[in-house]
Amino acid sequence: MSPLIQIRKLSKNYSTKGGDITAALSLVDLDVAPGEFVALVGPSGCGKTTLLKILAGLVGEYRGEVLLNGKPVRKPSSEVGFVFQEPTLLPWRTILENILLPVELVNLDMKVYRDRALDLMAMTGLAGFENKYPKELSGGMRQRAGICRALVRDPKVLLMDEPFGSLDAMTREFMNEELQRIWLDSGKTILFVTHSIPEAVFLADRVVIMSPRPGKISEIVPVNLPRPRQLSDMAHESTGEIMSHIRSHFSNARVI
Ligand SMILES: Nc1ncnc2c1ncn2[C@@H]1O[C@H](COP(=O)(O)OP(=O)(O)OP(=O)(O)O)[C@@H](O)[C@H]1O
Repeated sequence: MSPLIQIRKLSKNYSTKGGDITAALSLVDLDVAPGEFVALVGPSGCGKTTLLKILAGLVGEYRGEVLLNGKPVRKPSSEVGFVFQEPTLLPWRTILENILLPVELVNLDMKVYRDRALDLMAMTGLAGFENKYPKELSGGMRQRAGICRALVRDPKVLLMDEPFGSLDAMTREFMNEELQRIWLDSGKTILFVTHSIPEAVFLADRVVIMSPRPGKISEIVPVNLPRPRQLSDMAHESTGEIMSHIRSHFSNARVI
């Protein structure tokens, strides 16, 4: 199967106000297959967010090649949905109205997308909360609403930048199971940034390990564990070996 995402020799420099140059990404090569779940891990500043922003078309200026379905990515498109660390829901809009925001902004047929939004809410366990406001939901539910909003225009690719970083440990584990289920049900291609090695190993088909200054890929580790995975699988010896191998890349870094 040909890759959905092809990244070739991708480099991105930022220049600071003082005139310094930061090499956020240097010569990154990565192919992602349709329907694959890829996790990106690495210490702060290794370019994970920059890579997602380029794929989302939010950073148009870079060197190298970034192709989605064979076409260069230079600006945002409906093929890509983005889930941020905080769900950034508008407090004065109901959950359903928040999920429909990307549809409203480009004047698509509300009737069609309203049904789709309701299906997504059912899939993510939010049925019955359509007319609630963000403050009436738990953190995990708000994050699920953020996922629905990212999926409402039916993108092929879902980019997730530390989406569960602000949740408590138990809710986070629950959301990992939920996301696996949503991914298995929806068949989306997911790129998922995390600082948690267990989270990366639980979710991903492959874990991309990145290192900073300049930001590059140090290793890509396949996770050949059967699906659907259970949290109890994390205690298996084979899972522990994969996590130890990934952890051996980091010393004194903010990766847990
Ligand atoms: N808009 C910008 N202007 C200047 N420098 C930037 C900009 N965005 C990112 N950088 C720099 O580029 C490098 C990579 O940043 P990026 O946010 O992609 O890393 P990251 O791996 O996602 O970090 P974190 O894990 O802390 O979120 C860092 O050194 C950062 O300071």
